[in-house]
Amino acid sequence: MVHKADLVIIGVSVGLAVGILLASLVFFGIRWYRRRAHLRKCANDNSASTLPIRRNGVDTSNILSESFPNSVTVKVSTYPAKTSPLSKWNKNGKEQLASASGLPRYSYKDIQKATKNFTTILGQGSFGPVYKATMPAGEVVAVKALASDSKQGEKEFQTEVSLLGRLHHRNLVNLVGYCVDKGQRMLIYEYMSNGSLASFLYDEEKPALNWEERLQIALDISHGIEYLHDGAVPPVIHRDLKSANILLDHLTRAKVADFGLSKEEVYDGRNSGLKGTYGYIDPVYISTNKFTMKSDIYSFGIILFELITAIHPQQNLMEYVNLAAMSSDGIDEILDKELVGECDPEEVRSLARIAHRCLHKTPRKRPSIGEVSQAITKLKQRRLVREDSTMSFASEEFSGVVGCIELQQDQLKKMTSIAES
Ligand SMILES: Nc1ncnc2c1ncn2[C@@H]1O[C@H](COP(=O)(O)OP(=O)(O)OP(=O)(O)O)[C@@H](O)[C@H]1O
Repeated sequence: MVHKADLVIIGVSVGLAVGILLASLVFFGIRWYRRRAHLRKCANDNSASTLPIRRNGVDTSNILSESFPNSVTVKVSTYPAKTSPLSKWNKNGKEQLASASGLPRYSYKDIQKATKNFTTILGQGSFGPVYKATMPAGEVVAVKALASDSKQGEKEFQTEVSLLGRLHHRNLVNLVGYCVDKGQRMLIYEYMSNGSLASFLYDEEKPALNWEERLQIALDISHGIEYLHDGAVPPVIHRDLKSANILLDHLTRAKVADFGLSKEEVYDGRNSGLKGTYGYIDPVYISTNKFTMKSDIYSFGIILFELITAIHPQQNLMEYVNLAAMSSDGIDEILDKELVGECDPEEVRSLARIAHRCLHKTPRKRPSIGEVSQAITKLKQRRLVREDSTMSFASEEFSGVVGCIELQQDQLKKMTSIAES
């Protein structure tokens, strides 16, 4: 005979279980819904591919037609031409310096103040030191002070600034101002609070990037390069793509830095006279001295392998990659240890296949950056679809369990009423 008290306890427990299950169902339902929304957004991203609308005509708001007749016609879709927040500074009383590029030009004194007399150093590159600067309106920027022994004259510098000032994309570290004053030349960029991709991959004190973040970073970089190669008119070849030139914002979204800068002489570690960085340089460029878009694709392939393995190209990355290529699952052996067991090996192999194509020894057999972007997007979408179906399966299972519990509750109610009568 079932006691009334026991029935109450059973009823309460079952009620609690149902409550927990319903809460879980709501939680998973929300996650599932968000995934679907994200998937849809991804598909839209892909179709837009963040490429700007190309215009062959002259955008009068943006183009310096006297100095560059028919030359630069970069049009922006994701970064519509708008007043730079920095230009407010100029308007608000500071000396308004005429700028041929349309970018705000600052005096040496302005920058000196914003960098606390050049004490806020972020790092040192081959061009010179980079400082963090806080502008009066509160905007934080990065100031790249170009070495003063550069052979580049002021006019050439202005030309470079004019060209760079027209390249705007959400996956490029955009130029927001400059300074030519007192023999100094400085470029002012948007500030990237998470520093370089290289620091995330190689500095012990930085947290490891997970697989999802790495895939997103690969896609962001490809979109940045796609803008330079296919969106900018005339196209821009980066010439120095490397993980140190990929900067991450506060959400670890990636932007390509240092594009369009004419480096006068770069010491690449072994081949002086070549432009670029040892480990990332296309071997075909070394033998022919001809730098093409496909040389950028080669460097991008190296970055993809850095994302997979966290092995630096100057630490024999390619030797490991070539060894791994000898077996179909060889890449698993050189996967970054932070990712082992944390990602789908099939996805890693797919990304490695894309990277291998970028490194093809015949440049014309390497994919275009558009093809690379598409391949990475597909890889990301397949992953979302898989997760999506796992979620649907989980929610179906939950519905089944809830159904069973409801049935049991009904039976319990019946038993209780029998016991009471
Ligand atoms: N916009 C920025 N926001 C934040 N940090 C930056 C920015 N630009 C550069 N840095 C940091 O400043 C340092 C030097 O950068 P820079 O681009 O001058 O050199 P590099 O890319 O490391 O080397 P190289 O000049 O040889 O290509 C790097 O540590 C980089 O992370």
